[in-house]
Order: sequence, then C-alpha cells, then structure tokens
Amino acid sequence: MKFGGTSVANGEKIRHVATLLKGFHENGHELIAVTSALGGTTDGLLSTAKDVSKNGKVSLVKEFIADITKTHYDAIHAAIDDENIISETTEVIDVRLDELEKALIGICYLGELTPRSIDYISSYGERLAAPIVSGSIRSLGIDSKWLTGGESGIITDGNYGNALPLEKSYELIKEKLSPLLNCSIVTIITGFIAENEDGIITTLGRSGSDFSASIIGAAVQADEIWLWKEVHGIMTSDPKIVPEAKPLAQVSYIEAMELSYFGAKVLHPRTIEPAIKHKIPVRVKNTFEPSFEGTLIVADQVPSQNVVKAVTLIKKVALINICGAGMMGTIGTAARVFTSLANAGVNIIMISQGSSEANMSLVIDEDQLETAVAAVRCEFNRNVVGDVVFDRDICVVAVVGAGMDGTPGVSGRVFSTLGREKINVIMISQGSSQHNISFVVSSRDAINAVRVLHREFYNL
Ligand SMILES: Nc1ncnc2c1ncn2[C@@H]1O[C@H](COP(=O)(O)OP(=O)(O)O)[C@@H](O)[C@H]1O
Ligand SMILES: N[C@@H](CC(=O)OP(=O)(O)O)C(=O)O
Repeated sequence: MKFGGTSVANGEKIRHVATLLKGFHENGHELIAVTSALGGTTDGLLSTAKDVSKNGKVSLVKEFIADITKTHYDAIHAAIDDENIISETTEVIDVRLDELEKALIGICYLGELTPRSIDYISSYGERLAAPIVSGSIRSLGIDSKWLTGGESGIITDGNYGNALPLEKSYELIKEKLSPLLNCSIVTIITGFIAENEDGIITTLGRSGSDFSASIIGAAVQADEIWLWKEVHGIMTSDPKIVPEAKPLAQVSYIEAMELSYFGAKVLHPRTIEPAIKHKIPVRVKNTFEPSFEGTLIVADQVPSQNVVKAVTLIKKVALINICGAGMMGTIGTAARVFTSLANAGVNIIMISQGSSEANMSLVIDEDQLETAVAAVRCEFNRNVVGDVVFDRDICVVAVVGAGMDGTPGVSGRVFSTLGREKINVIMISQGSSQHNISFVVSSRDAINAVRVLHREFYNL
C-alpha cells in the first residue's frame, strides 16, 4: 500500500493512515506500506536547494529549516500519543534535520547543485515522513519499523532524478522484506528514493512513490498493489480541471499507462510496468473515503460503452518546429535530429512529420527546450534544415481508451468538437496502437479543450 503526499500531509492525516493500516493488519492482511513525503515537502526542498545554490544565502537555509522543523514537529505531536515514541521519533527527525541543514549550507558555499546532490536533498522528504508514520502505528499498539528504499533492496542505475531499478532488486527486496511479512509488524518504506550500486541515494522521478510501491509489490508477489490518494481512483479527467469527472471502476494496464504518459498525474508513468510483468492487479483508492472501491487496474481490456476512457492534459511542454525545403527527400534527416537530441539527453514526447517532408514537429519538456534547440542547430548548422523555431506556450491534450482501437469516428468527434469551440489545433499525433489521440493546442485553449472533450464523450 502506498500513501501519497496528500494522504500524509499532516499529523492528523498520518494518524488516519496509521489507523487504516492497523485495521488491515488486524484483519489478517500481511502488508507493507510505502510513504511519500508530507505534501509539499519535496517541492520545498528542491526550490530551497536551487535558490541557495544561486544566491548563497545561509539565512534562507535557516528559515527553511525552521519551517520544515515546525511542520514535522507538529506532525509528530498530532500523529503520536505515546510520550516515549514522541521523543524517540523527535530524536530521529532532529538528526535528519541537522544533516539536511549542513548539506544545504554546503550547497550555499559551493554554489552548485549536481543531479546527485538534488537527489540527496530531495530524499529528506520521505526520510522525515517514514519515522513519523511508523511512530504513529506504534502509538496505536502495532509493532512497526521503517526502512529506506535502498535498505529495502531497491537498487537502481545511476541516472539521478529518474533512476530505474536493476533487475536484481526484485530478488533482493524479496529476500529482505518477505521475512517481515508474516510476522506481527507493519513495515514502512520510504517511497521515491532508492540507491545505486555504490550506496548513493537516487530517486525514481517526481511522484515516484507509486513506482516504489509497484516494484516492492511485484518483488514480494503481493496479491494486489494499492495506491492511496486524495481522489476516488482514476477518473475520466483531472477533477481539478473537470469537476464533474467520474471515477472509473476498472481500466486495463495499457489504458492506465497511456493515461499516465499523457499527463494524468494520478499515476507515476512507470508504475504499471512491474505490475504487468508480475501480473499483479493495482488498485487506486481514496485515503479519505476508504469504503469506496476505487479503480482496479487489470490486464484485460474492460468492455465499456465509452470508447474514450479519459481526457488528459500535459503542461510545461514546448513545441519545436524543424523546417527547410532541403529536408525534402534528404535521407537521414530524421535520424540526425533524433540522434542529436538523444545525445543531448532530450526526451521526445510527441513527433509529427508532414508528408511534404519539409517540416518536422516535436514536443519536449519545457525544461529541455534550450538544450534541444541548441543540439539541432549545432547538428545542421543551417544545412538541410533551414530553421528551428519553438513555442513554449503550448499544452498537449489527449483522449485515451483502448476501445478506440478499430472504432471509427473518434477523431472526427474530437476535432469537430474543437472546431465548434474555435480551438486551433497546432499538431496532431495518433499512435498506431490507436489507444490515444493526442494533439497540441495553445496554453490559453488547453483547459477549455479538456472540458469540451470531456463533455462530448461523457455527456456531462
Ligand atoms: N485522470 C485523473 N484521475 C484522478 N486524478 C487525477 C487525474 N488526472 C490528474 N489527477 C490528479 O492526480 C492527483 C492524485 O492524487 P494525489 O493524492 O495528489 O496523489 P499522490 O499524492 O499519490 O501523488 C489528484 O489531486 C488529481 O487532481
Ligand atoms: N515526494 C515525491 C514522491 C512522491 O511520490 O510524491 P507523491 O506521492 O505526493 O506524488 C514527490 O513529491 O515527487
């Protein structure tokens, strides 16, 4: 079971989570829980580290440490009743906070922030949360211990910020965690963080605790992997954009993956991979309404009267247009574009090429725009490719559903709906899997595009 940052946002919520875990434990379930950082902590750690690496202000570190100390002390007192457990937990937290302060001050003086140090700093969110969740369970009379992702056996490559578990992790986790399953203990594991083969802390990417839970669930061959969140499950759209969005009772692994790739922040994009490999159902549930069934994610495609299961939105992306008459018929142009971007470490989200071959459009993360433009310009030096133009002011909208495969008329409905609303479509892409149709619109049209499409396919 994984509890997200919104589920453990403060001491009262942590107490609620501990009570849920106690209930499942007492009902005879053998379980392992993965916790995220208290909501907002990882953002705070990252922005403070970035700021102080630029401005070197030790006073800013002191302010941040005072804030984070208060948040976690408040959480300890609201989540734990037993005085001894309060003081034990406070001691652990104090040691962590002291290390964190020293590391941030180090960054102030060094004036640089490497990918490795970003992972080290951001790991503190989960490393501060896990002792409190574990203490809260102990305070309810259930034995509990906590481990970091690395200690539980998640060993990754060295790709800081987006590390992947090595295959051997699965055996290692099984070895380390299986003995803790059939004894009277609830084990808490820090989500999001792991370590590489040299024992250096790595992270699995933002929102990576979902992925931690599914790696662990797969390794111990859990019956189900449950992801507890602030929503009723996977919904027909982000309820923050479309308030009338409805929870989906069941979706397939493929649909869940497509949804997460296309921006549905409800799941970390890699979550489903370990579950597929080990054929484990995944359930998304609402921490604050546990009796609601939530969404079950399973292997088989679930027949539904709605061919479109959900409408999603990706923000913080940018469009690159590579054009030039010289591209027409010049063999190898695409290979050079993709190789130069790959060598620069740029991840491509969408690709489209017009049949005239004089134009190629790519969508990438906004953060990588400058690197990408420089890489393509350097590769061609105005030979073959005339120019590389870009637009930061765009979003990707997608309609997702495995039932679209072979169902005619879905694109017609998508684009005529957008046309009626006078929403200009800048770029279109549909994979041959036919499980999604994705397109680019200007940022100012994006929310409206999601809402009108949701209304079109769900009649709400
Ligand atoms: N299709 C979707 N279904 C459900 N939630 C979605 C969807 N798209 C985006 N979201 C957002 O994902 C968030 C998931 O819940 P949250 O408790 O924040 O998860 P976690 O803390 O595990 O990251 C919600 O706040 C919701 O706004
Ligand atoms: N704390 C990490 C990892 C995580 O999974 O968080 P959440 O469960 O709140 O998405 C983050 O903010 O990225």
